[in-house]
This record gives sequence, C-alpha cells and structure tokens, in this order.
Amino acid sequence: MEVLILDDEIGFTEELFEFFKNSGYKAYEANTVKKAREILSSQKIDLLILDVRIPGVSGLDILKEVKIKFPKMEVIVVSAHGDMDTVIKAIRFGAFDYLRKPFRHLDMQIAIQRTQKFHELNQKINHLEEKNSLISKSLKEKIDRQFIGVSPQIQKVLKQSLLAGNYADANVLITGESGTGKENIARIIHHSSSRRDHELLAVNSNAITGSLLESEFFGHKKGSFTGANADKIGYFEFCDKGTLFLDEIADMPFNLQAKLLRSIEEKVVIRVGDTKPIHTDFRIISATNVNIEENVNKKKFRLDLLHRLNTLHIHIPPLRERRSDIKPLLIYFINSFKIKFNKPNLKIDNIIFKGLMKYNFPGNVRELRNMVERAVILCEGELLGADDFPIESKKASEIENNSDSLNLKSVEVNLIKKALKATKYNQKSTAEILGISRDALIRKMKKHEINKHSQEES
Ligand SMILES: Nc1ncnc2c1ncn2[C@@H]1O[C@H](COP(=O)(O)OP(=O)(O)OP(=O)(O)O)[C@@H](O)[C@H]1O
Repeated sequence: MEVLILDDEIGFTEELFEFFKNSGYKAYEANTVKKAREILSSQKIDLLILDVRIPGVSGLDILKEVKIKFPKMEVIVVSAHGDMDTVIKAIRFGAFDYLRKPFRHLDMQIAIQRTQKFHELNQKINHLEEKNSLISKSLKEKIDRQFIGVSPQIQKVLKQSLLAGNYADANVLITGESGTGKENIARIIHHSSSRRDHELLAVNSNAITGSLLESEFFGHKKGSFTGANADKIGYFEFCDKGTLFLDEIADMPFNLQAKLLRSIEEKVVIRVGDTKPIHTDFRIISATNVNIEENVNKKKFRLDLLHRLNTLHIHIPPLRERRSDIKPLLIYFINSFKIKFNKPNLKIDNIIFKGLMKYNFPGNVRELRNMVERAVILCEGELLGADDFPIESKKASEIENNSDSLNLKSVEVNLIKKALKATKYNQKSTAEILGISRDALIRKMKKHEINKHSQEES
C-alpha cells in the first residue's frame, strides 16, 4: 500500500510518516492541499489519511474530489474535534474509517489492516467478477447490473442480444421463466444499441389500472377527462429515439392491443382527447414468462401484434437447464452481499455447491440471489454451510402435507428463530427474510410455540 498523509500539522504528518515507513509502507506527507494534489497526480496512492479540518478548505470537499478522481482509493479521516456530523458525512461520502485525535499507533495499525483486507477483498471480487462476467465493464456500468454466466446457452443469449443491439429498429420479444434475467437482457440490448443515449423506460403491463392505461401509453390533452389538469405525454412519446420495455406483455388488455399495434406500425400517437398525430421513433422490447402463443390460441392476444413484437426472438433457458452458471452466480452473489452486509470474512463451505447443483430453482436466478441474501444475513459464524441453504427443507416442504417429519420441523423452527434474532424480533422483516407472509409467520410461530420476544426480554 502507498499512503499519503494530508494534515496541516507538520508534527503530526512527520510522526505518522515515520510510523508508516517503519511499518513497511511507502508513505508521502503533505501539509497543504496543493502539495497533496501534486502527489496524488504523480503517485499511485492506495490510502489517504485525511484531516477533515484543514484551515481554509473543507476536508469533505477534498474527500469528494478524491472519490471522484480516484474511486478505488481508500480514505481514513482524522479529526481532533470529534465532530460526529462531519464524520458521518465523511463516511457517507465514501471514507472507509475514522480516527479521533489523539490516537495510538496501534489504532492506526488496526484501521489500516481493516482497510487493506477490504481493499484486497474488493480486488479479488473485481477479478472474479471480470472472469465470470459476460459483459464489458462499461456495459455493466451502463446497465447498472452484472451479467454472469459461463454456459454455452447463456453465451448464445448474450450473442443474440448484442446482435439485436445492432438492429436498433427491430422489435425484440424476450421469453423465459420468471427470474431468468429478461430485464437484464432488455437493458443490454438498449445500451448496446444506437438508442443508448435516449430513454429506456420499463413498464410492467399488468401494473397499470385499466382506465388509465390508454392515457399512460398515448398521453392526454388537458381537460380530456376528469383529473386531466394538464397536457401529458405518454410512454411512446417519452421514449422518442429510445426504447420502451414492456414486461409481462401477455397481460396487456385485449382492447388496448389494437391501438398499440397501430402506433407500433405507424410510429404515430394521438393523445387522448386530441386529434393531432405526433410522430415518435421508439423501439419495443417486450418480455413474457408465459406461452404467448397459447394466449393467441385462446384469443387473449392478437396474432398481428405478436408478429409486430417478435421481429427478433430471444429465449433465456431456465437455470436448471444451464447448471454450469449456478456456481459463478453463487460466488458473485455471496461476494456482493458480504460487502453489502459488512461480513468481509465470510467463506463458503464447498458442500453448498453439491446441494445447489441438484436443486431445480423454480424461481431461477432471482431465487438463487434471494437465497444467498438470506443466508448471508442469517449466518452467525464465518462459514456459510449447508444449513444456511435449506434446500433440503424446500424439497421436504413439497411433501409436508403428507408426512409430519420431525427433521423438517426442527429445520423450520431453527430458521424462524434465527431470522427473528437477526431482525431483533421484527415480524415484518422476519417474514420478508423467510420469503413468507407475516400471517404465515405468525401461524408458524403459534404452531411451533415460538416466543414473540427474545427469551432475555420476557
Ligand atoms: N446472468 C445474470 N447475472 C447476474 N444477475 C442476474 C443474471 N440473471 C438474472 N440476474 C438477477 O436476477 C434477478 C432477476 O432478474 P430479472 O428481473 O431480469 O428477471 P426477469 O426474467 O425479468 O423476471 P420476471 O419475469 O419476474 O420479471 C435480478 O436481480 C437480476 O439482476
């Protein structure tokens, strides 16, 4: 690690400089911001020790500047004043740790060791992520998600998506079970296309109420119905030169489908209550997890609209059909959540992989992600083991109605108790972690006679 100490007190920087040198670090000292900027631009500094109270400048501004210019640099702030407000702000702006003057060399050593561990972990994670990531770093930043996988099936999906990116006017239909990553693919297509600098709007077709639907898509003119207090543009106009992502397309009400078809074909909309046609240049990416052709047969979905929407068709296979993606996804999610929940030392017992490789993942990647989140939150030690991934109890729960397994009961009781403890006996959060409703949690607590409060409290 290369360390820079920035403080206006010469005695302080000299003392710390000596300490760092003797501890084997390459250190630099600066008593002015100007000098610090010179060193930052000419050396590869990993860690900045920053006094937040330098006369005439705001330490927080320096922190912000450093975090923008050198996002990977860690910062430990020091202050003689114990000014908690500034400290809280500094931590929010990305400082890793805080020391209050005067501090012992031992305190600094501990802070540096933590920083170094975190730094190494981050490097390891970045390396792993890049190894298993199918997309470039810049695309990852644009879509604001990672896309992990190694299987030939998912590589084919990515290839088709990048190809769809090249044909920015062709509508794309993405099919696949829930949680397979359809929205990820929609984002990849948009951001790798020439429409990337314009809007990508994601609309869940079954989340809009019937009467508002038409005005949401086409916009409306002021006064066209009660409540239309001003002119409003609709989704199609909003996505001019961009992309409209229609999720759950199969649920689109039948009476709206003909109107959508017309706008999609003519690239023209007429706002509700108006007569003036408005030209808008959008591309539609739609997604569904049901067999839309069945809906066509049942006369629930228009065949002509389907033909308009699926100029290109991308199908994402379920996770159980591309099992080689399970391990890289698992490692990726564990690493993300151990950072998020501040458990950097968490390790994985290899036995987990065995169990998960046999599991069918009806909820696909989303289920795996939630499973890992729950395991990382609930894990009390530093090793994630088979107990943290209650796959067996999931399988067993399918036969719960027929057999009163003692084993299953104890797994369930333990899990509920662990979750209650982790959430400090908050039933709403516990139910969320366990993926069940609050009512179901209360029923289970009653059934197993589990206390509502911790034993120590009652
Ligand atoms: N290959 C992948 N790499 C990393 N994360 C993924 C991958 N595939 C899916 N995910 C994650 O899984 C979760 C579910 O993905 P997404 O919402 O895209 O699925 P979906 O198919 O659109 O689901 P639904 O049909 O329910 O809308 C998200 O958190 C997403 O980031």
